[in-house]
Amino acid sequence: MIDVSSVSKNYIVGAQEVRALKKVSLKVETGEFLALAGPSGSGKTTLLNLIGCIDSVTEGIISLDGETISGLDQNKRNLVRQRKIGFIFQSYNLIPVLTARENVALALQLVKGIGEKEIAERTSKILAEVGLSGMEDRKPSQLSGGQQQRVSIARALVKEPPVILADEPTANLDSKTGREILALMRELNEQHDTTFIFSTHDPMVMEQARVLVKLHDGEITGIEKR
Ligand SMILES: Nc1ncnc2c1ncn2[C@@H]1O[C@H](COP(=O)(O)OP(=O)(O)OP(=O)(O)O)[C@@H](O)[C@H]1O
Repeated sequence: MIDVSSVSKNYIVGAQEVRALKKVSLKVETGEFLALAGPSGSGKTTLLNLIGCIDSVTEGIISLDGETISGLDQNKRNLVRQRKIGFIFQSYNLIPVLTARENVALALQLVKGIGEKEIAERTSKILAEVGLSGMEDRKPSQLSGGQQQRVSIARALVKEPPVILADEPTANLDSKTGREILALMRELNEQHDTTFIFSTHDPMVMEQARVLVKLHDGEITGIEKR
Protein backbone atom coordinates (compact mmCIF):
# COMPACT_ATOMS: atom_id res chain seq x y z
CA MET A 1 0.00 0.00 0.00
CA ILE A 2 2.77 2.43 0.96
CA ASP A 3 6.40 2.23 -0.09
CA VAL A 4 8.84 4.75 1.36
CA SER A 5 12.21 4.31 -0.30
CA SER A 6 15.38 6.02 0.92
CA VAL A 7 13.51 9.21 1.83
CA SER A 8 15.25 12.24 3.32
CA LYS A 9 13.69 15.50 4.41
CA ASN A 10 15.69 18.63 5.20
CA TYR A 11 14.17 21.84 6.54
CA ILE A 12 15.98 25.12 6.08
CA VAL A 13 15.75 27.38 9.13
CA GLY A 14 17.64 30.62 8.51
CA ALA A 15 21.17 29.60 7.57
CA GLN A 16 20.75 26.18 9.19
CA GLU A 17 19.68 22.91 7.64
CA VAL A 18 17.72 20.50 9.84
CA ARG A 19 17.94 16.88 8.66
CA ALA A 20 14.59 15.64 9.92
CA LEU A 21 14.66 12.30 8.04
CA LYS A 22 17.75 10.52 6.78
CA LYS A 23 17.28 7.87 4.07
CA VAL A 24 14.27 6.24 5.66
CA SER A 25 12.78 3.14 3.99
CA LEU A 26 9.52 1.50 5.04
CA LYS A 27 6.89 -0.72 3.44
CA VAL A 28 3.35 -0.72 4.82
CA GLU A 29 0.83 -3.43 3.87
CA THR A 30 -2.86 -2.86 3.19
CA GLY A 31 -4.88 -3.06 6.42
CA GLU A 32 -1.79 -2.58 8.62
CA PHE A 33 -2.10 -1.02 12.10
CA LEU A 34 1.30 0.61 12.49
CA ALA A 35 2.75 2.91 15.14
CA LEU A 36 5.66 5.30 14.65
CA ALA A 37 7.37 5.70 18.01
CA GLY A 38 10.29 7.83 19.04
CA PRO A 39 11.31 10.80 21.14
CA SER A 40 10.30 14.37 20.37
CA GLY A 41 12.05 15.58 17.24
CA SER A 42 12.78 12.09 15.90
CA GLY A 43 10.83 12.74 12.68
CA LYS A 44 7.42 11.11 13.28
CA THR A 45 5.29 14.06 12.15
CA THR A 46 7.61 14.74 9.23
CA LEU A 47 7.15 11.18 7.96
CA LEU A 48 3.35 11.35 8.38
CA ASN A 49 3.27 14.68 6.50
CA LEU A 50 5.26 13.21 3.61
CA ILE A 51 3.07 10.10 3.34
CA GLY A 52 -0.02 12.30 3.72
CA CYS A 53 0.95 14.54 0.77
CA ILE A 54 1.15 17.60 3.03
CA ASP A 55 4.85 18.14 2.41
CA SER A 56 7.36 17.09 -0.25
CA VAL A 57 10.49 14.94 0.10
CA THR A 58 14.01 16.36 -0.28
CA GLU A 59 15.22 13.04 -1.66
CA GLY A 60 13.82 9.55 -2.25
CA ILE A 61 10.56 8.04 -3.50
CA ILE A 62 7.18 7.48 -1.87
CA SER A 63 4.41 5.53 -3.55
CA LEU A 64 0.90 5.29 -2.23
CA ASP A 65 -1.71 2.86 -3.51
CA GLY A 66 0.29 2.27 -6.71
CA GLU A 67 0.94 5.96 -7.41
CA THR A 68 4.31 7.73 -7.01
CA ILE A 69 3.54 10.83 -4.94
CA SER A 70 7.04 12.09 -4.24
CA GLY A 71 7.48 13.85 -7.61
CA LEU A 72 4.06 15.53 -7.68
CA ASP A 73 3.50 19.29 -7.33
CA GLN A 74 1.36 20.67 -4.51
CA ASN A 75 -1.90 20.73 -6.55
CA LYS A 76 -1.57 17.09 -7.57
CA ARG A 77 -0.58 16.10 -4.04
CA ASN A 78 -3.73 17.83 -2.76
CA LEU A 79 -5.87 15.74 -5.11
CA VAL A 80 -4.22 12.51 -3.97
CA ARG A 81 -4.69 13.56 -0.35
CA GLN A 82 -8.41 14.27 -0.86
CA ARG A 83 -9.01 10.86 -2.41
CA LYS A 84 -6.74 8.62 -0.41
CA ILE A 85 -5.96 10.00 3.04
CA GLY A 86 -7.91 10.68 6.21
CA PHE A 87 -6.21 12.61 9.02
CA ILE A 88 -6.71 12.46 12.78
CA PHE A 89 -4.92 15.12 14.81
CA GLN A 90 -3.82 15.33 18.42
CA SER A 91 -5.90 18.49 18.93
CA TYR A 92 -8.91 17.14 16.94
CA ASN A 93 -9.01 20.21 14.59
CA LEU A 94 -12.81 20.32 14.50
CA ILE A 95 -14.60 23.47 13.34
CA PRO A 96 -16.02 24.95 16.57
CA VAL A 97 -19.15 26.55 15.09
CA LEU A 98 -20.26 23.33 13.37
CA THR A 99 -22.01 20.38 15.01
CA ALA A 100 -20.53 16.86 15.03
CA ARG A 101 -22.77 15.99 12.09
CA GLU A 102 -21.74 19.10 10.14
CA ASN A 103 -18.03 18.56 10.83
CA VAL A 104 -18.23 15.03 9.43
CA ALA A 105 -20.50 15.93 6.50
CA LEU A 106 -18.13 18.71 5.44
CA ALA A 107 -15.45 16.12 4.59
CA LEU A 108 -17.86 14.57 2.07
CA GLN A 109 -19.19 17.87 0.73
CA LEU A 110 -15.68 18.64 -0.44
CA VAL A 111 -15.69 15.51 -2.62
CA LYS A 112 -17.38 16.07 -5.98
CA GLY A 113 -20.32 13.95 -7.07
CA ILE A 114 -21.83 12.87 -3.75
CA GLY A 115 -25.45 13.95 -3.27
CA GLU A 116 -26.92 15.48 -0.09
CA LYS A 117 -28.96 12.35 0.72
CA GLU A 118 -25.92 10.08 0.54
CA ILE A 119 -23.89 12.56 2.61
CA ALA A 120 -26.58 12.55 5.33
CA GLU A 121 -26.80 8.74 5.36
CA ARG A 122 -23.05 8.12 5.44
CA THR A 123 -22.57 10.77 8.13
CA SER A 124 -25.22 9.27 10.43
CA LYS A 125 -23.88 5.75 9.89
CA ILE A 126 -20.27 6.60 10.72
CA LEU A 127 -21.23 8.70 13.76
CA ALA A 128 -23.17 5.68 15.07
CA GLU A 129 -20.17 3.44 14.38
CA VAL A 130 -17.88 5.61 16.50
CA GLY A 131 -20.44 5.59 19.34
CA LEU A 132 -21.89 9.09 19.00
CA SER A 133 -25.56 8.30 18.33
CA GLY A 134 -27.67 10.99 20.01
CA MET A 135 -24.81 13.50 20.07
CA GLU A 136 -24.83 14.38 16.37
CA ASP A 137 -26.14 17.89 16.90
CA ARG A 138 -23.67 18.93 19.59
CA LYS A 139 -20.86 21.36 18.87
CA PRO A 140 -17.27 20.40 19.84
CA SER A 141 -17.46 22.55 23.02
CA GLN A 142 -20.41 20.41 24.17
CA LEU A 143 -18.40 17.18 23.84
CA SER A 144 -15.62 15.64 25.95
CA GLY A 145 -12.10 15.29 24.55
CA GLY A 146 -12.68 11.60 23.80
CA GLN A 147 -15.98 12.37 22.07
CA GLN A 148 -14.33 15.12 20.01
CA GLN A 149 -11.66 12.65 18.94
CA ARG A 150 -14.45 10.23 17.94
CA VAL A 151 -15.90 12.98 15.71
CA SER A 152 -12.51 13.49 14.13
CA ILE A 153 -12.16 9.71 13.55
CA ALA A 154 -15.61 9.71 11.92
CA ARG A 155 -14.58 12.68 9.77
CA ALA A 156 -11.43 10.84 8.63
CA LEU A 157 -13.31 7.60 7.88
CA VAL A 158 -16.44 8.93 6.20
CA LYS A 159 -14.65 9.35 2.85
CA GLU A 160 -13.59 5.68 3.12
CA PRO A 161 -9.96 6.45 2.29
CA PRO A 162 -7.53 3.54 1.99
CA VAL A 163 -5.16 5.20 4.51
CA ILE A 164 -5.72 6.97 7.83
CA LEU A 165 -2.84 8.93 9.37
CA ALA A 166 -3.06 9.92 13.02
CA ASP A 167 -0.55 12.24 14.66
CA GLU A 168 -0.50 11.40 18.40
CA PRO A 169 -4.25 10.72 18.49
CA THR A 170 -4.35 9.99 22.24
CA ALA A 171 -1.91 12.66 23.46
CA ASN A 172 -4.63 14.97 24.85
CA LEU A 173 -6.72 12.22 26.43
CA ASP A 174 -6.59 10.58 29.85
CA SER A 175 -5.33 7.00 29.75
CA LYS A 176 -8.75 5.32 29.98
CA THR A 177 -10.19 7.45 27.14
CA GLY A 178 -6.97 6.99 25.16
CA ARG A 179 -7.37 3.22 25.48
CA GLU A 180 -10.99 3.44 24.29
CA ILE A 181 -10.04 5.58 21.28
CA LEU A 182 -7.31 3.15 20.35
CA ALA A 183 -9.65 0.17 20.67
CA LEU A 184 -12.10 2.01 18.40
CA MET A 185 -9.38 2.70 15.82
CA ARG A 186 -8.36 -0.95 15.91
CA GLU A 187 -11.97 -2.10 15.47
CA LEU A 188 -12.49 0.25 12.51
CA ASN A 189 -9.16 -0.86 11.04
CA GLU A 190 -10.35 -4.47 11.11
CA GLN A 191 -13.88 -3.79 9.85
CA HIS A 192 -12.96 -1.47 6.99
CA ASP A 193 -9.52 -2.92 6.15
CA THR A 194 -8.25 0.67 6.26
CA THR A 195 -4.49 1.07 6.72
CA PHE A 196 -3.75 3.02 9.94
CA ILE A 197 -0.43 4.74 10.68
CA PHE A 198 -0.17 6.70 13.90
CA SER A 199 2.60 8.39 15.81
CA THR A 200 2.89 8.16 19.56
CA HIS A 201 5.01 8.62 22.68
CA ASP A 202 2.66 6.49 24.72
CA PRO A 203 3.77 2.93 25.66
CA MET A 204 0.12 1.83 25.96
CA VAL A 205 -0.50 2.90 22.35
CA MET A 206 2.72 1.22 21.17
CA GLU A 207 1.55 -2.07 22.74
CA GLN A 208 -1.60 -2.06 20.61
CA ALA A 209 0.22 -1.71 17.29
CA ARG A 210 0.67 -4.71 15.04
CA VAL A 211 3.85 -3.16 13.66
CA LEU A 212 5.99 -0.83 15.76
CA VAL A 213 8.50 1.34 13.90
CA LYS A 214 11.07 3.06 16.10
CA LEU A 215 12.53 6.36 14.95
CA HIS A 216 15.50 8.17 16.41
CA ASP A 217 17.16 11.30 15.06
CA GLY A 218 15.51 10.89 11.66
CA GLU A 219 16.46 7.23 11.26
CA ILE A 220 14.55 3.98 11.69
CA THR A 221 16.27 2.08 14.47
CA GLY A 222 13.96 -0.93 14.65
CA ILE A 223 10.80 -2.54 13.29
CA GLU A 224 8.87 -4.98 15.51
CA LYS A 225 6.08 -7.11 14.10
CA ARG A 226 3.58 -8.76 16.44
N1 LIG B 1 8.54 23.12 9.50
C1 LIG B 1 9.71 22.87 10.06
N2 LIG B 1 10.75 23.73 9.88
C2 LIG B 1 11.96 23.48 10.42
N3 LIG B 1 12.26 22.40 11.16
C3 LIG B 1 11.27 21.51 11.38
C4 LIG B 1 9.95 21.70 10.84
N4 LIG B 1 9.18 20.64 11.21
C5 LIG B 1 9.98 19.84 11.95
N5 LIG B 1 11.24 20.35 12.05
C6 LIG B 1 12.40 19.73 12.72
O1 LIG B 1 12.55 18.43 12.19
C7 LIG B 1 12.85 17.48 13.23
C8 LIG B 1 11.78 16.41 13.27
O2 LIG B 1 10.55 16.99 13.72
P1 LIG B 1 9.17 16.20 13.80
O3 LIG B 1 8.11 17.20 14.13
O4 LIG B 1 9.00 15.37 12.60
O5 LIG B 1 9.44 15.25 15.06
P2 LIG B 1 8.43 14.40 15.95
O6 LIG B 1 9.08 13.09 16.17
O7 LIG B 1 7.08 14.40 15.31
O8 LIG B 1 8.39 15.24 17.29
P3 LIG B 1 7.19 15.43 18.37
O9 LIG B 1 7.02 14.09 19.01
O10 LIG B 1 7.75 16.47 19.29
O11 LIG B 1 5.99 15.89 17.61
C9 LIG B 1 12.98 18.31 14.50
O12 LIG B 1 14.34 18.61 14.68
C10 LIG B 1 12.17 19.55 14.21
O13 LIG B 1 12.66 20.65 14.93
